[in-house]
Amino acid sequence: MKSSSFVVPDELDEVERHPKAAKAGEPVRMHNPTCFGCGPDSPQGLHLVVHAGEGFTVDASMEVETRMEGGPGVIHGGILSTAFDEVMGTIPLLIGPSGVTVHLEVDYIRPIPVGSTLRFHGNLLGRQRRKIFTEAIAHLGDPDKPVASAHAIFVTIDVRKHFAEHVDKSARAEEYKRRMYP
Ligand SMILES: CCCCC/C=C\C/C=C\C/C=C\C/C=C\CCCC(=O)SCCNC(=O)CCNC(=O)[C@H](O)C(C)(C)COP(=O)(O)OP(=O)(O)OC[C@H]1O[C@@H](n2cnc3c(N)ncnc32)[C@H](O)[C@@H]1OP(=O)(O)O
Repeated sequence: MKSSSFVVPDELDEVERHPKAAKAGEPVRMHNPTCFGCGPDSPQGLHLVVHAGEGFTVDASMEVETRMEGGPGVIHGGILSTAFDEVMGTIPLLIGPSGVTVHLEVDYIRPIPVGSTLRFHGNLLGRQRRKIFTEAIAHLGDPDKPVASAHAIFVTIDVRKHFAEHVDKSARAEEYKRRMYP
């Protein structure tokens, strides 16, 4: 079994912003309307909207709702890691094809209260072949006082091949089969 701790390699490839990537201030294109992280049609999802920033950065915010509670009055750690996954998962789209998460780690710094607005800022650390290294912080208004931080590695995929085996279990199976495997 593969396992990894997060280390950005010294030898990195050059990266350029993809010509079709969202411009600074624009939302990064949604990848699947029923995605738990960002899909507007996911009934219980987080409905995150991630905006591209300057350079290779992204930003998002999330209202910490009562349904997200873990410990009394504070956010569940797994919900926070899901949000980080989604936010950092849009970074590969700034430079090229989609990537899937192969490694995600979260540092929980302060309890995050229900009722707060959590702001995320993500940043590309580098790409090496198919691996894309990212980081992000979450804060409650002051980016210099993060309440959590995260690091993740995404690996670029051939979307058609990667999802072929399981696409028929999607909530939008018929649509995806038509669009992806005509
Ligand atoms: C037209 C309609 C389109 C619809 C599109 C829909 C979706 C689009 C997809 C992406 C979404 C876009 C935005 C995302 C937004 C939110 C993010 C949520 C993302 C997720 O929530 S996604 C779910 C969880 N995710 C998985 O379900 C992945 C399971 N996994 C695998 O499916 C395989 O693992 C795979 C295919 C990734 C690789 O497999 P493979 O056989 O192709 O390649 P291989 O194993 O050689 O790895 C290649 C290089 O990655 C290195 N590597 C691998 N694993 C590593 C690890 N753990 N740590 C460090 N390095 C690692 C190797 O060391 C090698 O590195 P090197 O190049 O240096 O040799």
